[in-house]
Amino acid sequence: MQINFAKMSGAGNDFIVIDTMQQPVNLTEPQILSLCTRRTGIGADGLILVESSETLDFSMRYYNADGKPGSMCGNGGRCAAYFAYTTGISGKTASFQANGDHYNAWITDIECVKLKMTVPDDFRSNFYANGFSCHFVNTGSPHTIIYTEELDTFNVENAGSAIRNNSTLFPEGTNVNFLEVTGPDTLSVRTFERGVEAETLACGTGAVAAALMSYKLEKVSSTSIRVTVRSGDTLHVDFSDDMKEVFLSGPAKVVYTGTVNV
Ligand SMILES: N[C@@H](CCC[C@H](N)C(=O)O)C(=O)O
Repeated sequence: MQINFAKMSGAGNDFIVIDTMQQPVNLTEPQILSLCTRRTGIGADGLILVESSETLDFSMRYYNADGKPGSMCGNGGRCAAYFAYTTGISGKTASFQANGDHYNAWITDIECVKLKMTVPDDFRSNFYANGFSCHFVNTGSPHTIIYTEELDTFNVENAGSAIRNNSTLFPEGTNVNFLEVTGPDTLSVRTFERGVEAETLACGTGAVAAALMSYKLEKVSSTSIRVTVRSGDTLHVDFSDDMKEVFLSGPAKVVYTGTVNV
């Protein structure tokens, strides 16, 4: 089977995006894993199917790099909206469905997308996991938060993998974010992603979790936070004081388009 795809990057979180409205696609878990594997496949943190929707512009189905269905991907949602805009599926404003939720996105500039997130839930603060003081929030995906003062040299792979696989505390697993507070409205974040099982260069729902938790814990004092991610890009998280309105903005681009044999 030949599949047309776009390789996209959302602040360094990279995705294979496939329009299933143009071509019928039925990929198995091993096929998605193989496509997402670096060096031997296209290589990506996840794969996104842009599917038809009866009521909205499109529906987004997200798979992690391990080939398994993922929870909400903030950068993936921003990339899907930019893909839909560049292919004419939607205009500068897009509405789509993902994981049973309704999302709105706006193309705010060339290769810049703002996404309205769902209302966060399941806030948990101050518990210990694998020797680390942790916090947790679900922003569409489950996120553990750990503060450090030495983010650049921190061993994200070791600590991230241990906490991600702590099945006593996280039966469904968790993404793990390591944060350094760099100012009253700025954070630096590195994320170990569930389903990639490695550090990625950015995580959208992770950046949102980092900003909201840091505001709740009074580690930042603004409701407009700039989050520097591992790629060096900046994600913006803006939210209302009650956290019922939450927006994630940042870069999203098509790196190349191609055809792959599966
Ligand atoms: N990179 C994503 C999060 C993707 C989902 C996640 N890995 C999971 O299923 O836990 C983002 O930008 O939010």
